[in-house]
Amino acid sequence: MAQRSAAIRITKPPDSPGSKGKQASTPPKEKELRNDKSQRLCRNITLYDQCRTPNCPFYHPPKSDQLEASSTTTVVESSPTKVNELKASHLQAPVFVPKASAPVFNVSPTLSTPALQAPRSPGPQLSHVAPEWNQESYAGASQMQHEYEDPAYDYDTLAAGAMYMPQQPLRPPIDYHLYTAPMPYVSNPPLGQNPLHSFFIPDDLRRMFLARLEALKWKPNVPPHPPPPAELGVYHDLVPLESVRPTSSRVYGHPAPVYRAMSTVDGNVYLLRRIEGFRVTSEAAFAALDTWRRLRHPNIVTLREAFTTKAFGDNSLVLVYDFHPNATTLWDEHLNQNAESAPKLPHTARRQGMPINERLLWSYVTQIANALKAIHSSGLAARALDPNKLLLTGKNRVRLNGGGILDVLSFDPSTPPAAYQAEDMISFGKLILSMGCEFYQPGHHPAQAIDHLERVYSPDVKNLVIFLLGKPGPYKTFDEVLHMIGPRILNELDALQFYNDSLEDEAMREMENGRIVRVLSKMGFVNERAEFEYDPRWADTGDRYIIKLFRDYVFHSVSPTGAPVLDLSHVITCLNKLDAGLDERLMLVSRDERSCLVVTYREIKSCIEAAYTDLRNAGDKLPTGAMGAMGISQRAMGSS
Ligand SMILES: Nc1ncnc2c1ncn2[C@@H]1O[C@H](COP(=O)(O)OP(=O)(O)OP(=O)(O)O)[C@@H](O)[C@H]1O
Repeated sequence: MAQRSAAIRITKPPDSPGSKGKQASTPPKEKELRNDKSQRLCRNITLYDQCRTPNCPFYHPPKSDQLEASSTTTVVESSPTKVNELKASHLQAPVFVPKASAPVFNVSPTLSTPALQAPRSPGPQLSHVAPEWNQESYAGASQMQHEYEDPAYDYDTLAAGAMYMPQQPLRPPIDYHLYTAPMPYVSNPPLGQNPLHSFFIPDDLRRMFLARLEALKWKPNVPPHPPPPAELGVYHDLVPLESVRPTSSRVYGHPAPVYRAMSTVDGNVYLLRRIEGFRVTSEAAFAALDTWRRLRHPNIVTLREAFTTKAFGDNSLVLVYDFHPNATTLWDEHLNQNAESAPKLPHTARRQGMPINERLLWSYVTQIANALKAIHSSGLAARALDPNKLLLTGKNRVRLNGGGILDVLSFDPSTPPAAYQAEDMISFGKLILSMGCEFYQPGHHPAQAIDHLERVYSPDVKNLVIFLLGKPGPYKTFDEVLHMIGPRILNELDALQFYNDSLEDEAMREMENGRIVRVLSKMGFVNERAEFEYDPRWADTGDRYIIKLFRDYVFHSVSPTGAPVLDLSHVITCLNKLDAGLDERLMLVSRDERSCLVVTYREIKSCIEAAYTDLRNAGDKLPTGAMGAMGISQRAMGSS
């Protein structure tokens, strides 16, 4: 039943705006504001008609007559003779029976602009004319209307310096129809410009997220041999993460392959580390794992559980960790010069052998020190501070991997944790040497590598390494390490907070996009519906006819030469105004170009709500809902 939408053409438009000459007319006051070039300098109004930010030099407080002009009350007082002129048969247009009466005009050569600003009635009738709209989504927008009508916002009175005691504290109205501008403290695009890509998530973030999603679903082309068990306790869909079966782990001394698996308990994806051919001799070896399980830290890969199994055909110890999709290791990212020997995970983009600059080095040092402090404070020791066991996820985020494995594999109740913690300090010093000096091997004497550090990095790096590699003593504590790197921790804190600001900014933008998706979805449910309740014309008649014309107005406009107008700003502006239910009027033209309707966004919104509610009520009768199957509740769609 999909019909090709005809372009809207008004043969003699009563008040056609210049650029969108064939779309619709707007009240003259707003048109004047648009044409005022000086206002285009204001960033807030590139997408919107006028700036309502109080401190902005281009701030235009709504005038009382302007507010009146935007009222939909035209409907109530429009001349009955004019309404009577609308005859469906006469116009050869689809039958239109609006629930909320809207003024309807014949497009005739005599139609003049003032006719569009037909008489309007006072505010209170407004709620009568426009039925209730979705208050759940943007209750504040209706409040905005009240605030405009509140005498406290009579700007003319205020401007005249009249003595006025407001009943309630004066606060500027919030324009819910405005698309969120970038936060001023995050980005600073040139004034008057709002590039298209600024509406969407930045490419680098999008690529990172997509790579993670891909890594969650990735499967090897060639089935693994031998195949992993179909099920392992509550875990299923085991996928080995390394295409080459590891012989023996450099760190653990046993073959220790890793698998991605899904849990039937919570549907989450986990990482299973299997220690092949290992038999647990003492239950006490598991004691430390309980503490590891309780340790939650942003720089440590969380251990979930551990168990032994014979499902692989041998005695295996399996440790279950959080899965970080598309993670790589510090070794593969920076130190592995041999691309051939690196594990081949098709979904990871490795940078092999990239030198670590000082800023990044301190970022890693700070994060690792943070993890070590948490581990030592819990009475544990890392024991596996190796570049292979430091996962890199996201933007330079380090996580200590494989916590607790050596506590089981090399269980020795006679050695106190303090001894392992002292070893951690030395391993940390060697790790920094490895990161800063690619030729250093942990078994070698560090003198040459320290010389290299001194040449390449600031003296603080060398001092820290010397301290960590020094002999144990009463002053060699982890708190002293933190004291030494204190200023670098502050740098890291700064960077994190800036990053947080930019992510919040992105989240705000996505919130706006989410709003638009909801509105679009509701329109999509109604538009071009083949039939509803055995009525094949349902989508084209009654209130739905307005929705159809609005869809044409938003998406199917054409330029004076007949070319499609693909103006994203127009689309976003219209949909935001619709979502906010503004009283601004717009003119919708029928496809046969012989009639037009002047309606407000608020009325269109109520038409959409009414049609969507009809569909929803009918849908409720069905035993199962497709939306439920997709995990989308009707409440999420903004249904009240
Ligand atoms: N928790 C995790 N989440 C996501 N991916 C992980 C996780 N742990 C490891 N990986 C991935 O598995 C790969 C192999 O990890 P592993 O710790 O076995 O490194 P390795 O280089 O094989 O070390 P070893 O010499 O000890 O076997 C890593 O490169 C990483 O991409």
